[in-house]
Amino acid sequence: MFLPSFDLEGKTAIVSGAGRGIGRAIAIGLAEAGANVALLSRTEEDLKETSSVIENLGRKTLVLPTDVTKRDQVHNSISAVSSEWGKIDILVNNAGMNIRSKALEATDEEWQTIMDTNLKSAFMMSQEAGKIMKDQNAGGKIINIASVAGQVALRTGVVYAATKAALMQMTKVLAMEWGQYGINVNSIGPWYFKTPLTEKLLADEAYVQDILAVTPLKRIGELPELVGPVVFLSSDAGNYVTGQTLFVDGGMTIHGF
Ligand SMILES: NC(=O)C1=CN([C@@H]2O[C@H](COP(=O)(O)OP(=O)(O)OC[C@H]3O[C@@H](n4cnc5c(N)ncnc54)[C@H](OP(=O)(O)O)[C@@H]3O)[C@@H](O)[C@H]2O)C=CC1
Ligand SMILES: C[C@H](O)[C@@H]1OC(=O)[C@H](O)[C@@H]1O
Repeated sequence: MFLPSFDLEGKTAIVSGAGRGIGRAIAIGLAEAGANVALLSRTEEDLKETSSVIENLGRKTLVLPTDVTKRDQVHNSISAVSSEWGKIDILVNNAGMNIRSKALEATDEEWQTIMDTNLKSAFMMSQEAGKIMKDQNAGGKIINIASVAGQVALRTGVVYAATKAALMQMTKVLAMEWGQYGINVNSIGPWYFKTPLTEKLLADEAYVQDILAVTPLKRIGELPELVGPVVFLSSDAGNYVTGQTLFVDGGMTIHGF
């Protein structure tokens, strides 16, 4: 037999930023593939909406309102998942934000907020979940949601870009250190997808034309097209992939001239 399993039946997953956008799509997609999913973000109402969709699929959820920039909240939420479900198989570090200031206008507060939300949170979540994956269930899968902005220069903010580049490098080092524990660490690098974070930008037709001009597939991605690669990296089918960033970008990062 040469086709490994993409099935996540019996797996437990944690998704940060699961209240809306890409995180909600990933959480639902992991549940559709069979996983039970713990949902983290700051807005409980959003998490409850995601939870009701997943529970209608017959999967379990844990609604865990959490500010992932705070170590104590990260520790408590990840401990709650381990206590309730006995293991953590999959962690998706998705929570993120952007303030699209030009470099000369970016403030120290903007730097700190973007760095804490996009990068520090992923490191803390990975530490807390990684300990459990190492000690309690002999391995796991960590998927960081980076961005093409960490690979090529975009007009969407230098601080954000720095966090995403750092996230991809953190992916490599954690993959090297934790491979011996059976923990795979990978990143996904999306180009634009329509979410609350980008809806204003994507409502501007001229901006969309600029996007399509550098996108070989000549269209904005659909969220299921981002969820598929996450399920692949979360499943046995991805068992020999680690330290990689998989760009889900319509070809944008290879667009030359
Ligand atoms: N949309 C796109 O085109 C692209 C997005 N990305 C990345 O994908 C990820 C998701 O983006 P997207 O879905 O568009 O963004 P959204 O703004 O739509 O959703 C972000 C999610 O993260 C949560 N979040 C934000 N800050 C925190 C925090 N401090 N603690 C816990 N949760 C938090 C939000 O919930 P709450 O505010 O309630 O806490 C929300 O659920 C981000 O990392 C982004 O950088 C990468 C490339 C392209
Ligand atoms: C592709 C980027 O990640 C995208 O650009 C933006 O302006 C948003 O912040 C998204 O993250």
